[in-house]
Amino acid sequence: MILELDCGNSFIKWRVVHDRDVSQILAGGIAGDDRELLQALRERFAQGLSFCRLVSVRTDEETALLVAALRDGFAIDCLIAAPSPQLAGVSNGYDEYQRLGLDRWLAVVGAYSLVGRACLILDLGTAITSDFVERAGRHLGGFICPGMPLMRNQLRTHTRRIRYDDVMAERAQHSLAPGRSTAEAVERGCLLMLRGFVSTQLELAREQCGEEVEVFLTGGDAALVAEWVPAARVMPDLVFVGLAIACPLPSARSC
Ligand SMILES: Nc1ncnc2c1ncn2[C@@H]1O[C@H](COP(=O)(O)OP(=O)(O)O)[C@@H](O)[C@H]1O
Ligand SMILES: CC(C)(COP(=O)(O)O)[C@@H](O)C(=O)NCCC(=O)O
Ligand SMILES: [K+]
Repeated sequence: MILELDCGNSFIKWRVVHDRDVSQILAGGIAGDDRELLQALRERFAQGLSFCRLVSVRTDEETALLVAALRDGFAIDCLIAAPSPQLAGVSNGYDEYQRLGLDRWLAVVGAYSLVGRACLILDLGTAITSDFVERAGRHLGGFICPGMPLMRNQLRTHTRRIRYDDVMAERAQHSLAPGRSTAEAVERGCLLMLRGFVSTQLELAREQCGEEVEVFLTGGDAALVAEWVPAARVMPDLVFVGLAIACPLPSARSC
C-alpha cells in the first residue's frame, strides 16, 4: 500500500492507495498535524505500507521531521516532490521555477494531464491560488490571495469587537443577504470577496487562454465557490494526480 501526502499550511491531506492499482483508494483523511496523521495511520495501517510519496509547502525542517517519523513508525521511505521547469508537457511559468509552490505545480500538472488543453486551476486553502495554463501546456503564472480562514482571522485578530465561533460562521454562510449579525456580515463579506476573485479569474482565463478553458476547483474550501462555476470540475484530489506524475513508483523512476 502506498501512502500519499499533501502537506499544506493548515492541514495534511493523506490517502492510502493500492500498490498495483493506484486508482484504488483504500483510505484517506485530513490531519491537523504530524501527530494526528501518525495516529490515524497507526490505527489502520500499522503494517502494510510499502512506500510514501509526498508534496509539502512546509519548511524543509518540518518535512524532514515527518519523513523521519514515517521511517521510524512504519519503516517506509518517502519520495518528496521537487520543483522542475517542465513536467508531463507543462512548462513552469515562474521566472524562478523553484519558487512556484509545489502544491500549485502539481495541481497544474495534474489538471493538464487530465484534459490536455487550456486550464484555470483555483486552489482554495489557507491561501487561494489561481494558475493559468494555455492550450499547449505553457503555464502562464497565477495569483495568490488570502483564503477564507486568513480573511476571517485577520478581522478577528485586528478588531476588538468581531468575535464569533465556528458554528455561527457555518450558519452565516447559507445566504449572501446583507448581514444582520457580525458573523453574517463578516462571513458573507468574505464570501463576496471570494466570488469577485473567482469571477475575475474566469474573465482573465478567457482572455489569456481562450473560451475553451477548463476550470478546476480544489482545496478544502472549493465547495464554497462551486455553485458560481457550474462548469468547473471539483477535484479535492487534484494535487495527488500531479504527485503520481512527479513521483512515479520506485520501480518506474525515482522523484
Ligand atoms: N474536513 C475538513 N477539515 C478541515 N478543513 C476543512 C475541511 N473541509 C473543508 N475545510 C476547509 O478547508 C480549509 C483548508 O483547506 P486546505 O486545502 O486543506 O488548506 P491547506 O492546503 O492550506 O492546508 C479550511 O480552512 C476549512 O475552511
Ligand atoms: C501559495 C501557497 C502558500 C499556498 O499554500 P496552501 O494554501 O495550499 O497551504 C503555497 O503554494 C506556497 O507557499 N507557494 C510559494 C509561493 C508561490 O507559489 O509563489
Ligand atoms: K491553496
